[in-house]
Amino acid sequence: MTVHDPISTSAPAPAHPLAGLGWTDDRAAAFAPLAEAGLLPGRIVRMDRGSCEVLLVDPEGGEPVTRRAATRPVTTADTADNPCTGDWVAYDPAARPAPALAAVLPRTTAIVRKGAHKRSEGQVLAANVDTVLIAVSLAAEPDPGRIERLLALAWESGAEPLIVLTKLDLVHDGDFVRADVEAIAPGVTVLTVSAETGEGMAALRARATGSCALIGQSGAGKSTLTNALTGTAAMTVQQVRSVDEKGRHTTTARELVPLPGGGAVIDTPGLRGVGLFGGEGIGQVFADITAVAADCRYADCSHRTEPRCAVRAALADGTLPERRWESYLKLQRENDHIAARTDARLRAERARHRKHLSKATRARPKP
Ligand SMILES: Nc1nc2c(ncn2[C@@H]2O[C@H](COP(=O)(O)OP(=O)(O)OP(=O)(O)O)[C@@H](O)[C@H]2O)c(=O)[nH]1
Ligand SMILES: [Zn+2]
Repeated sequence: MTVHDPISTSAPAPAHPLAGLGWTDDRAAAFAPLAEAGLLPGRIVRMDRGSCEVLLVDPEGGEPVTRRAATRPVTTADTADNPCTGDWVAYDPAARPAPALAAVLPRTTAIVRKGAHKRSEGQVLAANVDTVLIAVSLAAEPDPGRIERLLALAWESGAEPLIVLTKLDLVHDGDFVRADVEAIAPGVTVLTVSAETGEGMAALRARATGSCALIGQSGAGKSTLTNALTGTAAMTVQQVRSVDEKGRHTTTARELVPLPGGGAVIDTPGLRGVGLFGGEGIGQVFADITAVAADCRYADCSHRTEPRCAVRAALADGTLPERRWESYLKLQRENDHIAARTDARLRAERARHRKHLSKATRARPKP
């Protein structure tokens, strides 16, 4: 005899196995046509050269599994558009000679820095993150300019920044440093933690929900934090390298590790120099300066010689520290430079495209 349970018919559908990783109804809707083509949704957990690892659910059901996929079919000329850790993708199990990515879903957020080798291209560090955890070691004197730069990168991504001052067990003045950092990061939560003793970790866990990416200098303690948050030894920490010079490595690829209670952490390799790519974030880091400048007499005040300039007044009476103003100008200049280069590159590309088109039109046989 079949028993019809009236409750189960009206109950919401069971959560998708990838829901904890951020698979939303919007993403499912965007994916629907791809599903019809026999492709599987998944999230990139690791990038390698020419291929990546994708976390997906087997059509047979069960727990999510990791599968390797070739990235070539979705690789583009623009590095900022290339697949990256955290991307939601369409996995083609039937691709030949090996399973491959067939599409990358539109990103909700992306941490993009200026590519290496002075190229005017962006490089994506992580995609679809909700929170950017900026790891800064308390063991060294924090560098405000570097923190402001990382904050700009984080704001620019569209995700919410959170500053994590690490290695609290090594210092006595953690609270003082936190106050100093808070002063240069208006509107941003600053936490102090020790992965070693566990101090502050509960507060971090409470804030690090959804998908988080860890960014910061090499040695800031990102991998150690990832391990502490995920309760695994997924990431190799730096110490290992001194023990075994040969094979072991610190973070080289960007890796996404699911969190036990839902959500995920993406560890990124230590950032040496962080070139900004896009300037929206700068305005958010320096919201205090933008607010002061709004009081200048002239809307287009250059803050140099104009009468009744609120910025110069704030610099004169010390409410706006000289260091912060210089830091702001420096990032602005840098952004203007990269913007100009990007524009030049886009112009060149469009010109090439036009040339190509006109050639193609000329080559077409007359009817
Ligand atoms: N005392 C103490 N040491 C820590 C803490 N967190 C990390 N460390 C140490 O700091 C060093 C660097 O840590 P990692 O986690 O490898 O740093 P990382 O930011 O991931 O470095 P990269 O992978 O090179 O970018 C290691 O020797 C860790 O053991 C902490 O909370 N307290
Ligand atoms: Zn002014």
